[in-house]
Amino acid sequence: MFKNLLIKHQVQKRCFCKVKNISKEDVNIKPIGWDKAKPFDIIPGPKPLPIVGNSWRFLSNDFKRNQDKFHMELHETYGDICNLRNIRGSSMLMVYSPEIFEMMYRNEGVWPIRDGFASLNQYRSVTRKDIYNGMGLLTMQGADWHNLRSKVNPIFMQPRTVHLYISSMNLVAHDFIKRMEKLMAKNNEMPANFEHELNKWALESIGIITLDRRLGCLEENPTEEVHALINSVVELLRLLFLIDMTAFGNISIKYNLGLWRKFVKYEDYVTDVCFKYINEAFETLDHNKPENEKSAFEKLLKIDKQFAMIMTLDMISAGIDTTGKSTGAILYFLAKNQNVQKKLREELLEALPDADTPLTKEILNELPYLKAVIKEAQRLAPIGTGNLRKTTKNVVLGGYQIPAGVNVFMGNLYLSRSDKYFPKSKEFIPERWLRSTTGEMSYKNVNPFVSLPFGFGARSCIGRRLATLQIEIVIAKIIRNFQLDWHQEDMLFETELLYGIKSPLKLHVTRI
Ligand code: HEM
Repeated sequence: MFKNLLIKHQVQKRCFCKVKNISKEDVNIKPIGWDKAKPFDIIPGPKPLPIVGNSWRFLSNDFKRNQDKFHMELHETYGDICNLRNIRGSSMLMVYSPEIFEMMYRNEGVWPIRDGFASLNQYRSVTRKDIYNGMGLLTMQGADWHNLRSKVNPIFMQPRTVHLYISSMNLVAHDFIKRMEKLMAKNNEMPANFEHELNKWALESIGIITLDRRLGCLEENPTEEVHALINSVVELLRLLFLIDMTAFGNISIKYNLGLWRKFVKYEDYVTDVCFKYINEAFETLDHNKPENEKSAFEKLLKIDKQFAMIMTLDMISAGIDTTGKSTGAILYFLAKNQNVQKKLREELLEALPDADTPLTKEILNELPYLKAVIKEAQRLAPIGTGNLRKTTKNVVLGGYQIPAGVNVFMGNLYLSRSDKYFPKSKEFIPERWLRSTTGEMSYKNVNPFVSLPFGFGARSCIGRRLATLQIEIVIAKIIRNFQLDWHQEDMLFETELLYGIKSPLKLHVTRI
């Protein structure tokens, strides 16, 4: 049925797609305060180097390994708004104030633009146009994006529909506990590639949600395909960052150089494997299944077949390293902070007297500390170091005139690790998210625009509810079943598009 979608595109046209959803009227409107604001051109910022501009900064060691230093230097030198001129030919504003973040979001309009992903855009709109026709929530903009997003929201953003997947998530989390038991058999220590194991759990989980299919990732010997799919997704994120953030990225696409060819090779692999899984799911569809047992793919089919395939593929690829990395960071913080782990286990022992009890919506509602632990870990180690938006109209930010069409990076992680917004900000203190906490640490003092691990507003993460539920279930099961300890040096964190744990996650694990 869908085989025609899989025909490979022969010719690579070499051009860039421009986003065309900023209206001329919006460009001409002057918002309140515009005339009194300072002109865009005088926003301070470091001088760009010839050719590479300021792009090199995103490849620097500080950006990769020391986010606090990278942003602190820009913030302290240039203030709450800094203009990084010439990032692939355009300005990118780096913003360090929650009041400005809020202003930015309040002015993003009904079709917010999150620019970037030029490589993915090129791949979907040009290289493999015959398959994708530019489609996908990550790359689409304007009315086309809005049209699809509003059809998909009821499936993924409503708690009622997301809760339907709880029993599948329990099944996979249960298998992950068995997998950990096997892994700990030798010396009670998780292997150096435990992050890959977490990615396998994430893929198995998203596989059952999207396709109602077990992919066998947690079996003793999963197929080579599963490993290769995970590795391709991880590698693609790294390449996407390199291509999208550097001047070399443009050249690489234009002249079909090694970097771009590698990107296309991995994208092709992910497309082939995911579409194979999706085609198999399509061929074995049970049309008599009740609505509440249908996979995400079956629900998406009602919208449009091609979109159902592409959205399912996006969910599979977006649901691996994101959820895996986040979960890895939470486990590390719990192993490092024994008092927190103990308190969480007490909550879990009460809610789950039997270790094998499946988590239900009702039980999860009784686990406020679990939720606080996850929020706290995502404050300190969100997978995105900040959120990106493009101004869709003229707006005044921080006293400056910002015209429509400017990229704005909001530095959430840097602010989340500042004592100005979170007392004892470098410490792992889940209590700050509990409604019962009073005084300095009360959640009432938290500025809601500082820590935004899933973004904000109409364009926020579509997988937020699914990912949160998956993480809650697996963390509850792990901590209910195992004592975690950390006998290694402190974890290193790194940014390669996604931010997250870098050192091997060699957790010391003991069965309870
Ligand atoms: C812990 C796991 C995850 C985190 C922390 C996360 C975080 C994010 C963030 C920060 C954004 C950008 C939001 C914005 O611009 O305001 C985003 C977008 C997105 N995420 Fe996630 N994500 C996670 C898991 C997932 C999963 C499991 C899926 C798929 C099921 C997914 C699919 C997407 C998609 C499709 C978008 C683009 C939405 C749009 O532009 O309309 N994410 N995610």
